[in-house]
Amino acid sequence: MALPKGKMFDDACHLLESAGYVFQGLSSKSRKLTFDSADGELRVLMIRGADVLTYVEHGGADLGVVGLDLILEQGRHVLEPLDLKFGLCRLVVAAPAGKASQSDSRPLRVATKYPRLAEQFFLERGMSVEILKLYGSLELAPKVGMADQIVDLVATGKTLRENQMEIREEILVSTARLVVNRASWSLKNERIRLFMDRILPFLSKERVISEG
Ligand SMILES: Nc1ncnc2c1ncn2[C@@H]1O[C@H](COP(=O)(O)OP(=O)(O)OP(=O)(O)O)[C@@H](O)[C@H]1O
Ligand SMILES: O=P(O)(O)OC[C@H]1O[C@H](OP(=O)(O)OP(=O)(O)O)[C@H](O)[C@@H]1O
Repeated sequence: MALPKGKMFDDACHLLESAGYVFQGLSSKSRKLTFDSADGELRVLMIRGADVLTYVEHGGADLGVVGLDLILEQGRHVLEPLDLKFGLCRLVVAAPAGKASQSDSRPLRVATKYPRLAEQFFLERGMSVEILKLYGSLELAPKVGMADQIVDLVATGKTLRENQMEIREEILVSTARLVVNRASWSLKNERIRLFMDRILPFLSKERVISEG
């Protein structure tokens, strides 16, 4: 199973441990990249969030944990049988607080980690935009005049508030999903179903923000 090292790591580990999988030394800080459960049923691979779908699509991992935001952005051929409920966040359009939309006719400049979803969102509204792909600290882009708006993830809203920005539109709501390699689903169906049966009772009833 490919596990993302970032914000959802602690919740994913907690779920596996609740379901009875025991891993010695499993931590996001570890430099070791594979961990086997004591019962020999599950091997965890520590992966950067953006790479999880590549591992699962290409069979490097049978299973993975990844946000719906990345599944939709990357458009990979994987199965997505379970909403894991943690990792709740929203992909939104945000702009400097109180700033009126620009009135000149040049295209809106939008900074984002999600170029496909952003472009699709504005295209559906018939708006022509110039997308600037960044890898982080998106809230800086409007401050330094590189962009008019951003398309970014919001969970608590703290980052937007602390950078004097406000939400203008919501594009999607995301939570962590269990993703499965298509061939593994057929070849290891019974084991994957057993795994899902083991974690199902421990999924939160409500969608929750991951604090990691
Ligand atoms: N507050 C949040 N901000 C960003 N992503 C969040 C948040 N809460 C949950 N998520 C989920 O976590 C995923 C990002 O996790 P991660 O921390 O691994 O990303 P990252 O900071 O972009 O990672 P990396 O260091 O690999 O670039 C998102 O795809 C989303 O589904
Ligand atoms: O609403 P909040 O709870 O404040 O969370 C949202 C922030 O978290 C993410 O950034 P991340 O921590 O991944 O850092 P980054 O800017 O390097 O992408 C996201 O891109 C927002 O900036």
